Amino acid sequence: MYLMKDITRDGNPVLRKRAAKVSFPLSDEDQKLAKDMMKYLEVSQDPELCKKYKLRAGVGLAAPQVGVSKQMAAVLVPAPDEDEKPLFKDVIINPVIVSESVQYGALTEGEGCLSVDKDVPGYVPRHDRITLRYQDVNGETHKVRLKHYPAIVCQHEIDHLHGVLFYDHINKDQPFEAPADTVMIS
Ligand SMILES: Cc1nc(NNC(=O)[C@H](CC2CCCC2)CN(O)CO)c(F)c(N2CCN3CCOC[C@@H]3C2)n1
Ligand code: NI
Repeated sequence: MYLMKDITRDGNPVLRKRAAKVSFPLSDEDQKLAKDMMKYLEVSQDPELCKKYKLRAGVGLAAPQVGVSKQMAAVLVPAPDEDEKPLFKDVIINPVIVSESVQYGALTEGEGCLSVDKDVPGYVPRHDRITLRYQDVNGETHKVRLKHYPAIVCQHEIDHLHGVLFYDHINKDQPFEAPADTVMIS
């Protein structure tokens, strides 16, 4: 079970590397990595356990953030109504964005990152809709169309696999400026 001490922080070179492709069948180590990353998200989204283990809540976690430079990220985007199934829940391996909307989307609250301790205010313009191809822990290939919140989260995680951090996208001069007709996501 990961704790905050296990999360790599900005400045650690692992966060600025392009992560390596994962081979199948998954090694025992990679299977455990996948399980532990999803476990972190589940625990962090439980108010009691989040407090108990002093975690920062998360809806995504990428392998480089636990010091492993591999193309793997856990994503757990809950539905607005918590007793509905999550909008997206899976461990995405060797993910590729195969197509993306011209239209941008951005979280109205801006973004944060478990690996970035400081707040960096500003909009992070991403693609509002993406088609994502990835392999799951069983090696099955999935091709999913995502929009708004889950699309934003997956792009944040895939960025980590390419050594990109959210604030790289924030407009330095006008942090709260977003391209015209950007979908603002709350
Ligand atoms: C949007 C949000 N970002 C949270 N944290 N940051 C993260 O997840 C980082 C990744 C996200 C930052 C912006 C896009 C992706 C982690 N990142 O660094 C991984 O690369 C949250 F915690 C959160 N939610 C809403 C849902 N809630 C359900 C109940 O439990 C609490 C939880 C809080 N929403
Ligand atoms: Ni992050």
